[in-house]
Amino acid sequence: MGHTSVTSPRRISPRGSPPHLRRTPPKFRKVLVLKEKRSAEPENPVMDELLLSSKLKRVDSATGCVSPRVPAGDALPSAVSVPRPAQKAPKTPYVILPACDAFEKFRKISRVSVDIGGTLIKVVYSSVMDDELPEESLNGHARKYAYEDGKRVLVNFKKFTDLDRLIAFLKEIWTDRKSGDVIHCTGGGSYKYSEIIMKELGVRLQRTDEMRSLIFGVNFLLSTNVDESFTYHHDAIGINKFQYRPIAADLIYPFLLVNIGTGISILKVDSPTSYERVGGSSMGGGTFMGLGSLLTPAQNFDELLEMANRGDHRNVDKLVCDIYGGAYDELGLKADLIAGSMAKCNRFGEAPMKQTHKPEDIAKSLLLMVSNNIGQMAYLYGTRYNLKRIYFGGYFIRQDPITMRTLSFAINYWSKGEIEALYLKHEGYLGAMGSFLDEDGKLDD
Ligand SMILES: Nc1ncnc2c1ncn2[C@@H]1O[C@H](COP(=O)(O)OP(=O)(O)OP(=O)(O)O)[C@@H](O)[C@H]1O
Ligand SMILES: CC(C)(CO)[C@@H](O)C(=O)NCCC(=O)O
Repeated sequence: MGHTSVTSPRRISPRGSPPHLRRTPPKFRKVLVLKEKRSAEPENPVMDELLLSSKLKRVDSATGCVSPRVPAGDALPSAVSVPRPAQKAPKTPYVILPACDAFEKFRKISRVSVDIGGTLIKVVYSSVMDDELPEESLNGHARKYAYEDGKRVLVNFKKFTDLDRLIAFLKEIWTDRKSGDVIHCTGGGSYKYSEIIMKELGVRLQRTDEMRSLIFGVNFLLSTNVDESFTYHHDAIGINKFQYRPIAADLIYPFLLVNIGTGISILKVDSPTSYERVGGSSMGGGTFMGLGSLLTPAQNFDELLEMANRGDHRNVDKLVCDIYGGAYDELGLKADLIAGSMAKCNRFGEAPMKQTHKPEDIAKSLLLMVSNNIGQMAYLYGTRYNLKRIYFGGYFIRQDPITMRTLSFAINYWSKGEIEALYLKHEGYLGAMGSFLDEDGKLDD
């Protein structure tokens, strides 16, 4: 942001400053501290926390969002995110599938789906929960989730960073697999690693195209999981920052899906079966991690993200005021707008290593640079196709406040409030979820 001239934007954030310039309010710091402590855990604590949270506030909007959602005639009934796992329920995130014909088969046969991407492997698999979770805990959902025998079918979500661990995990949980069974698979690794997967697990592989998987996944989650999508409001307090945006099944389409993985895919989605990958960019999550590991001592994504949350980008970015001495009013560019990302890091003409910058400031600048760029690109594609809602998916987002704030700000700023930025609870699992559901994938054996 900062290189396109837009005069008098109508709806920016309340005080009109770019999101990265206001200091984190004290209340919010508590959340970050909580996150810092948890980031040492092996699982994905930030996402799991949200997935399992029951406290997000749901709001209705004038743009056609309803609460609770009314399912369309032929839509699958609602799945429900469970706030707190009951006894014997898994510790990892899951949703319970409604007890209906479409899912009945998963009571008897396990289904496993993997999305093997350029950085992460995401797994979605079914399991049956034996214990009696009280129906009251599924309040507000007028569906049955238990079969006559009291059992419920769960869909579980888990991510891996390496293939050997994935295979070991699948051998452990998928004990009833037989040679005729199939593993559902998507992502680049469904080609690259197909032989090793089939050999190690002794099953056939059914491949679903990556884009088709994303669309199937987002369609299923939006149309059946009432509390799937939400907006982010940085200036609100505490849990009010996150607001559910359930949407009626007949109003879901069209929308833009911006999937931020290692790289970025941008899809214009007109219906579950009519979509087009209209754009892409190599400046995505892989760029943040790659440059972050070159420029900071962070050892993994969580550390880098946590560093970014502590940093002050103004020490490394050149702002408009660094160049103009104040705002550039003629163009409506505020004094504190980033004019050049990392432009203060230039050491040409100076003694080697004279100027040093804090890694957290660099991490913050990097996160803003990548997120601002994605936000502006998303806005441009949204405008080009006249779309009013942009859903952001992919594991890069991690429901991180800086990332979501920057994306939302960019969309709101450039579209003058006309386009809405939306996030998804199962952001990183769209592809795995879609391939889990696909009955028509191509068989490899
Ligand atoms: N724990 C983590 N480890 C590694 N990367 C993470 C982690 N958490 C978030 N990320 C971010 O998620 C990105 C990967 O996202 P995702 O899993 O959606 O994409 P992918 O499927 O691996 O890539 P692609 O779709 O481009 O093939 C990483 O590049 C990184 O920015
Ligand atoms: C190559 C894929 C589709 C693999 O998931 C993804 O990383 C991506 O969309 N990269 C961006 C490629 C582009 O510039 O269009």
